[in-house]
Amino acid sequence: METQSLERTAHLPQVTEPRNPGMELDLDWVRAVQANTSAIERRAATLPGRRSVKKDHQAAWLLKAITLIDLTTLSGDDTVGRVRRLCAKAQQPVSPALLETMGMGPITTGAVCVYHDMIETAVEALKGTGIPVAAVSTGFPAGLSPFHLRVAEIGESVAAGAEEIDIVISRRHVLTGDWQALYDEMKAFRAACGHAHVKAILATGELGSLRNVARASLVCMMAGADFIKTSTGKESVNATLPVSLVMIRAIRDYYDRTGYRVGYKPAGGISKAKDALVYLALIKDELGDRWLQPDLFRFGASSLLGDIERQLEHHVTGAYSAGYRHPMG
Ligand SMILES: O=C[C@H](O)COP(=O)(O)O
Repeated sequence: METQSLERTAHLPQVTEPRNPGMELDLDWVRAVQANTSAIERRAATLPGRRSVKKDHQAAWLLKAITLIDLTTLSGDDTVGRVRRLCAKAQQPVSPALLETMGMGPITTGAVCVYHDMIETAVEALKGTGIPVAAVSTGFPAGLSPFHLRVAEIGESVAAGAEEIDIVISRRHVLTGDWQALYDEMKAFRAACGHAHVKAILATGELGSLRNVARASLVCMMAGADFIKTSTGKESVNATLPVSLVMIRAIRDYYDRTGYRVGYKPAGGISKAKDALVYLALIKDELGDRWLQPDLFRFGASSLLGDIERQLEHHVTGAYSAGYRHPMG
């Protein structure tokens, strides 16, 4: 077993990134942003075929992927019991025996992501583990409740102990090109978050075009987003590779101009280990290794961990276990 390669990817040192403070809304920059849809789609179509990590390297990348998961449950029938089980899973996402065989120490997921009502349960269950609780907010998933209530919801979630807040933007501001309104909204959400980090969910499946995705990404970063995130998981189209290329390149442009690194969170429908590997390779290619740390990259996923566990078990034992043996919550 290549312990060295496992260590290289799964135990890179934690670096503290200065928080993106945002900047004035630069409408000239926003309006200048274009997206060549056919070129982006062509490039995205080549990505799955380019994945070439095998065996020990693949196992190392899969372990890395686990550390980058916002382990999520966002269901109307969530219960205290389910959230507690999810938190236990976040602390021990892979069996210690499997990790030992691979020469690895303990790992955890990047965070646990829940609705507001479940924050206290999750905070209590994760006490002392260092795993942050992320809460979806601002009238998630549609974001159409009264503005003052959306802002107040953030404050309540931070007070309840959420260290990360996943807000949803008003899609109509993008669809009508009202960049000032989007900027003001995002800035208010960021201010309400205080010390908690804010992930801006664009709901890209509802934004109409890749150009809109690029512009909305930029405006949210200008307004101080710590992360930009594709989707709620509730739209009919969630994370895709073309959208990811556009958002990642917006992050790169923003970094080139301002020197601030903003994180990326693809979310919704990412449930297979092989898809996670494609995303990680894409980030490595387009943004570099620094973005493969939990402070700059997360998968928003409710079932990805189960498939990764199955692949790791297969890697170690040569046999696949049934999916039902890897429940999440
Ligand atoms: O942010 C996370 C998403 O809601 C999870 O979506 P998923 O259930 O399709 O993995």
